[in-house]
Amino acid sequence: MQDPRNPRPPTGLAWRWGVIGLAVVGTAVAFGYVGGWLAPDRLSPKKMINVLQANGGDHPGYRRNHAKGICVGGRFESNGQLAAFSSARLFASGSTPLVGRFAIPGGNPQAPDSSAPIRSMALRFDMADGEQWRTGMNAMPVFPVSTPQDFYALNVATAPDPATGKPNPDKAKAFFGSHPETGPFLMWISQAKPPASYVDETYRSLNAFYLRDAAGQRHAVRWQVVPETPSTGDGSPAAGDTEYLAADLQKRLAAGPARWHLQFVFANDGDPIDDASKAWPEDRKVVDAGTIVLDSWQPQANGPCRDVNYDPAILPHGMEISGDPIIVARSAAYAESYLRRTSEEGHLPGTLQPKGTTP
Ligand code: HEM
Repeated sequence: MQDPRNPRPPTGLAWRWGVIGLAVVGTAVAFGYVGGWLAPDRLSPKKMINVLQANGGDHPGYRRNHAKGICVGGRFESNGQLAAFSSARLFASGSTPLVGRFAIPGGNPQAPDSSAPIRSMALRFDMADGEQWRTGMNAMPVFPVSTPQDFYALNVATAPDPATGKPNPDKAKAFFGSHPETGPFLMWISQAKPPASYVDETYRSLNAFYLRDAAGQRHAVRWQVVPETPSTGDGSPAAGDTEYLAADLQKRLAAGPARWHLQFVFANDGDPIDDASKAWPEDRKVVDAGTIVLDSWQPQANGPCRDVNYDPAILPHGMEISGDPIIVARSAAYAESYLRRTSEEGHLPGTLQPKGTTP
């Protein structure tokens, strides 16, 4: 009989403690994995944004890439021609309002307009039923690299050298030398002569996506936004002018709306769908979906585009992401950038504060 003054633990208690211990350790390991502590070399959205922020400098409240920009407003007038390939309501005939943003790449919102030969256009289409399509496009034919890891490595390799404030040419050369997929981008950039205007540019999705038609059929596409009025003149800005892009846009919109055609380029079998560093041959089928009409602008400091995250994975029914790993990495990185900049705008504790303010 058991001595009542010295009770033995009930059978199985050790086993139960073991299960609890395992659950605690398992949870800690899961946190460690998700938080990246177990794999410090793994690329996380934070790590990606840290390198962009290190290269562009600390500019509280601004995007960590494409920091210098301007908001625009307007509409998309669909001609109905894409409706056979996508069930998205946006592509039925009719007009849909949009909130847009033009920008130049880089993390410094005070950079001169000539600091990058690339301009960008971002659009958010707001459909009557509450669905949205968000897209960010660059005026260039291909992306330099195929993977988020290589985009990170490119940013590390081209980081400004503290001694000169410019990228170290040897490191940049070593990166490009060991990444042959950057060839088409380097070829383009060596000859790029960007116009001194956002209005004269052709903007491209670069990443491929799928359209899904009403019968459930998938179509791999990239899209491009092509100006209705071809550019005139050589487009060079006046010597010493560093703010010509916004000034030109304001002047052009004061004279009337600016128009682009939203064109979808269809892949042939065998075209690379998941690699934005590879162009498709020129002869691919193109469907003109309608006209982007921009008729107003607002400063980004308080305009409607300020707090928009142009996340490329936000798509209406009838459009889907492809397997291109850059699309989901963009989604995660834009969220991290958005969280930082909106937290700074809200002066939340622990965030970077604009100069001259107290947390
Ligand atoms: C892994 C690759 C990429 C990374 C990490 C990256 C990162 C970023 C970040 C952090 C922003 C600022 C987001 C915000 O705060 O709202 C941004 C903006 C932008 N990116 Fe990317 N990007 C990548 C690839 C691309 C590609 C392939 C394109 C293709 C066209 C692109 C086009 C744009 C555009 C247009 C904007 C400006 C959006 C706006 O005006 O708000 N990016 N990018």
